[in-house]
Amino acid sequence: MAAGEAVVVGVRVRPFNDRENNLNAVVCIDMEGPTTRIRNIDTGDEKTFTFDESFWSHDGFEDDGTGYLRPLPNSKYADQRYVFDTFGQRVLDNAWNGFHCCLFAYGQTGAGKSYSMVGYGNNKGIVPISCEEIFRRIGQEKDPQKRYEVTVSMIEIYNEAIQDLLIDVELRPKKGLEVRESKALGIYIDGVIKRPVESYEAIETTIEEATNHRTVGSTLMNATSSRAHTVQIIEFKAVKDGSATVSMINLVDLAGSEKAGQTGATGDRLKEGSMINKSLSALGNVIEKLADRGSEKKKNVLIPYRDSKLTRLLQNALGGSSKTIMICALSPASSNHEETLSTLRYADRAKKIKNIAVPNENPQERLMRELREENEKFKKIFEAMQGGTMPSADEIKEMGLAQQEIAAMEGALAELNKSWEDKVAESREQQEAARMRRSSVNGVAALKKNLQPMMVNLNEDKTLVGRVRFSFPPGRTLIGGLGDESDSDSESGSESDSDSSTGSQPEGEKSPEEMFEDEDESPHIELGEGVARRHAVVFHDNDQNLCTIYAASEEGLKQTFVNGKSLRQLLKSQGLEEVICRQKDKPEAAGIELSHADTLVFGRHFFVFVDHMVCAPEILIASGQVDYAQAKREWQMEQLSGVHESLIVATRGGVLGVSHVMELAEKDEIIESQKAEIAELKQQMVTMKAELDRYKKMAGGRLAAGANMLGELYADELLESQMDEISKDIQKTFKDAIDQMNDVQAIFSKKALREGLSLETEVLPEPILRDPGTPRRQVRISFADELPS
Ligand SMILES: Nc1ncnc2c1ncn2[C@@H]1O[C@H](COP(=O)(O)OP(=O)(O)OP(=O)(O)O)[C@@H](O)[C@H]1O
Repeated sequence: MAAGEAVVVGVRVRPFNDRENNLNAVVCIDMEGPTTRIRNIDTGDEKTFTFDESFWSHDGFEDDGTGYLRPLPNSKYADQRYVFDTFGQRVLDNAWNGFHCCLFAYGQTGAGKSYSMVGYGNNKGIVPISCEEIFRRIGQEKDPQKRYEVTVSMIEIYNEAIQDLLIDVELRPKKGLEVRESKALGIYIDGVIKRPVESYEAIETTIEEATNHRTVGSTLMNATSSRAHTVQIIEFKAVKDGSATVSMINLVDLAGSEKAGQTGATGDRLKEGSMINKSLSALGNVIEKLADRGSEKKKNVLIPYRDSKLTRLLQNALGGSSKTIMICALSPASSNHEETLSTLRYADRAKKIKNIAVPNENPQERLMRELREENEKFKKIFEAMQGGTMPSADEIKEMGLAQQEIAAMEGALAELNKSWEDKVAESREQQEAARMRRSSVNGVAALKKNLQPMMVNLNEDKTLVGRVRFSFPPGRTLIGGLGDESDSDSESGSESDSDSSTGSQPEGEKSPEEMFEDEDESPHIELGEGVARRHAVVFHDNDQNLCTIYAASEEGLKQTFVNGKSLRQLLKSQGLEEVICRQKDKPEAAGIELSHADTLVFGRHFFVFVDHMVCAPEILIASGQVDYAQAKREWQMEQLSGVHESLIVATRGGVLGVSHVMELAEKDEIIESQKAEIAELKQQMVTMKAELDRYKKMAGGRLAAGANMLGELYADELLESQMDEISKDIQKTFKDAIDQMNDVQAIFSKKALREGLSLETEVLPEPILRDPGTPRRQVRISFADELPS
């Protein structure tokens, strides 16, 4: 039996980004030859890993005048060309030798996966350089008898659905494509388009088309690169004297890993993967098990490929006959130490995987042979039946499977038997038909849509601004997302708890929420994650040419923002009652009128409202009147002032509830911009814990049993003064308090909070601060267990 060949693993560290530069970030990665070292600047701990390649792309480079980043003399900077020459060429060599190959990029969001795979501007990544190189090599073929046929497929896995990016969004099967397995064909995507390409330009156009489909897909609209996995499949066939070898090159740009909750972890931690990052968690699990199998510890361990579409698709690349390369993108900043260490561990496990790669034989011959074998089986069973022997249950099952297998093989054979010219002509026809359909069907619809008010998306990437448009036809448009009913139930649940004193709802009678649900209305605009199933409603009064926005749930009241202010705040400031819009026809709830160029945020999805009577979206975007950064800043400021307000309310009442603190902890956006300080604060907390452990020892029996009290963070004494005297100093105090909250969140993370951290505040009976009459706020932090690592 052939010896296994290990997955080739390389890691690459990027330069600091602007934010890290502004925060004077500290490098925690060092590379020397194939060795990568990571240092925890808080504890001084160092860990060393060895990979096939360690690409240092952090510093030692300059712009060559065209935007291309090249190494300075004598620097170890690995530029795009170097990375391609090291890994990309290897992939192509393997494909030329008839092997299936896979190259995938893994890493935390923003760590540089897309930079390595696709690249930016003149710094082209492995994918485009490989495409160029394929046709360069074909052009250099000396053997006149040898022909090459190249097809390209582009898919995206988002929310556990495989979408063909070469099919128009409107024409895609709703649930996406299926991954199937056949003995003869191996793992394949049923019905995926294989576009024949005859030049680099043709591949480039195809990729562009796929990218456009990706960004305008309504359900995918908010699938930023970090949320979806993109796979480009290049089928490469070399034909000579009627015989052929086929190699599949899979180039995979995985979703960002940090949201997967430590995907490098195993067991219970892996279960935390949400719907969106489920596949990343599954990938971690598969790698873990394959690594175990590779090290012979658990040779017969079952590999859970079927846990996700991604692992099913990569089954051959990970545990089969493919030559596989993995490139892990690393952030250099110490503030990302934890995620980077997790990526390194992931990479370390991946390199233990061993595949047995065998060159692919002529697919036609193999298919014919397999077909003959299947037919033989059938024949035997028939002969037995003619002789009076009834087939067993197993044989009947086998016959069913064989029938399926034969059908798949016949389809594949028919495809293989088509001449290349026929395939090219067929593909052209399909593209032309799609183009016609688009222009005829969508043309009228698009025209109609453009004659209505709409909202268009805002995005950090300027080229994506305005790519997604949702128009508001006359009447009611319900905006919703992936959030389930619990998004709105959680609030109503707590309301009905507090209502219980006034008499709970009689059984059989429906709450207003339930009545609304009974309408069983799916959102007209689906936005995805972070948006309640029923979030907001826009009512377009055609006669008045007026659009008004209403909250469609409690969540919608809090998480729908117009020009940075939540609907709740806006209603309050206009003296309107907070009412949720439940009626299907004419809303009776209080709403906010929309004006041209208003920014709208649903959860974290940013849009700008366009009044078609004022101007077209293109003109508004080009005018520079709205920009994402500005909208995001406004929204962030509002989030911050929301925190201030919570603290004011909390401090007035003397009590800061757990739900408040949990809510604060959810404010990832704010936390994101404070990661550097958090690292420092984390260190302080460790010191505090040591202090308090000492204190606990001293206090001994005086502490209540089991109360593992960690600390008491006293609000500044200025917090005790009257709130109407809010001065600069108090603002500072609030900022400190916010920092503390963020600190708490960052250190213990959502996971730690769920695992046992509870936060509570209480009013001390014995005031210690200057004014003995004023109660003080005390925050007590207790742990079920230890400090999470
Ligand atoms: N080797 C590098 N040299 C220079 N800049 C880099 C390098 N790697 C990444 N960058 C820059 O870092 C930023 C983030 O990189 P990139 O978009 O590739 O991250 P990502 O891991 O693909 O993120 P996501 O998961 O969100 O898709 C980009 O602005 C990119 O230009």
